[in-house]
Amino acid sequence: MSYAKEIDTLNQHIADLNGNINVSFEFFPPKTEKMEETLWASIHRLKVLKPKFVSVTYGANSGERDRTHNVVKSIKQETGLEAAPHLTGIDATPEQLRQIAQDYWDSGIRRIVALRGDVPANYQRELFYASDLIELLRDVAPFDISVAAYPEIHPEAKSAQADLINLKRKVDAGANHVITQFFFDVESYLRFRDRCASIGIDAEIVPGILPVTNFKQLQKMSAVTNVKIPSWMNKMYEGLDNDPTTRNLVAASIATDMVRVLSREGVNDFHFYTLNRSELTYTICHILGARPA
Ligand SMILES: NC(=O)C1=CN([C@@H]2O[C@H](COP(=O)(O)OP(=O)(O)OC[C@H]3O[C@@H](n4cnc5c(N)ncnc54)[C@H](O)[C@@H]3O)[C@@H](O)[C@H]2O)C=CC1
Ligand SMILES: Nc1nc(=O)c2c([nH]1)NC[C@@H]1CN(c3ccc(C(=O)N[C@@H](CCC(=O)O)C(=O)O)cc3)CN21
Repeated sequence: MSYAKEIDTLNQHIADLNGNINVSFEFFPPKTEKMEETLWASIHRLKVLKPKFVSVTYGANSGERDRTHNVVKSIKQETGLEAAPHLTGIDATPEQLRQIAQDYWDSGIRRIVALRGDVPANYQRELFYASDLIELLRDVAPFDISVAAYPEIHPEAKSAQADLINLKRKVDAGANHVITQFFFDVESYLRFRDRCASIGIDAEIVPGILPVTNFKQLQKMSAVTNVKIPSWMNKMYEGLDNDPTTRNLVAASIATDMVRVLSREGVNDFHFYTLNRSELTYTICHILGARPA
């Protein structure tokens, strides 16, 4: 097929889907008043796209956990959207985690993104893995549980196979929704999805899409997360360090190409790492056919 014909086919495929996709959006608790405004403007802008749920991240300390809870509560109250807190096994005892989970359940929260969490430097405690957390949550209440997966392998995993088995363990422990680490090499996602299917992971492997507006920060992130930045991407962001407008348009272009191909490969669910902004995510969802209800 010619490239021109391929592009036409990709776009027609999306048109034929008629907006029949599921999206979810990830936010983080704001640290300043200005960031708080940005967050809420984004939530209100994106809510009309009827996400299946939104999630709110959390860092490894109890102050942050309260912030996560407050944002989740406010989103539920102000928008009626399902809001899922991230919960990690870092810096809390199993007893504390049980209490937190019970409090979440009692306040009407039905979905949790269960993670081990990033391990802080000089962390002394024994690690409480995501699979341990899932077992604990299952014991508290019948939550819907989302977990993380790594198409390009988690940096601390002993091997690709060990990492895959860990994901299987998480699903077997009761996770029913899988979100991937962000990636830019679509082939690596597709291979990973095949490998998940081949070991009997039957949950949807939802791609995590990161529209890259801050390329410098991404370079740092990708070094610690083991995510490959294709060399063409370095070229794309060349000369844009002081040009946020063009960076935004480039970010939309890259992410749009990705979701077009993913859609053609049968992906109907997309999770967006919004970084509390709405513009890019809204545009990409629009191109995927999502429309205000
Ligand atoms: N916000 C999000 O959706 C995402 C967050 N992350 C972050 O990545 C970090 C890792 O969290 P998870 O993926 O939930 O961790 P996890 O517990 O599933 O795995 C963490 C690492 O430990 C290994 N591992 C798991 N169980 C083990 C065991 N029993 N013995 C030895 N090794 C074991 C895994 O292969 C992996 O390398 C978290 O900080 C999370 O916040 C990563 C991707 C997406
Ligand atoms: N290991 C790991 N830890 C995480 O917390 C994490 C993941 N992976 N993967 C999935 C999401 C993606 N996360 C991200 C991704 C990018 C930025 C980032 O570029 N932050 C910029 C701000 C950019 C902006 O505001 O536009 C920064 O300067 O921190 C932050 C968190 C958080 N999540």
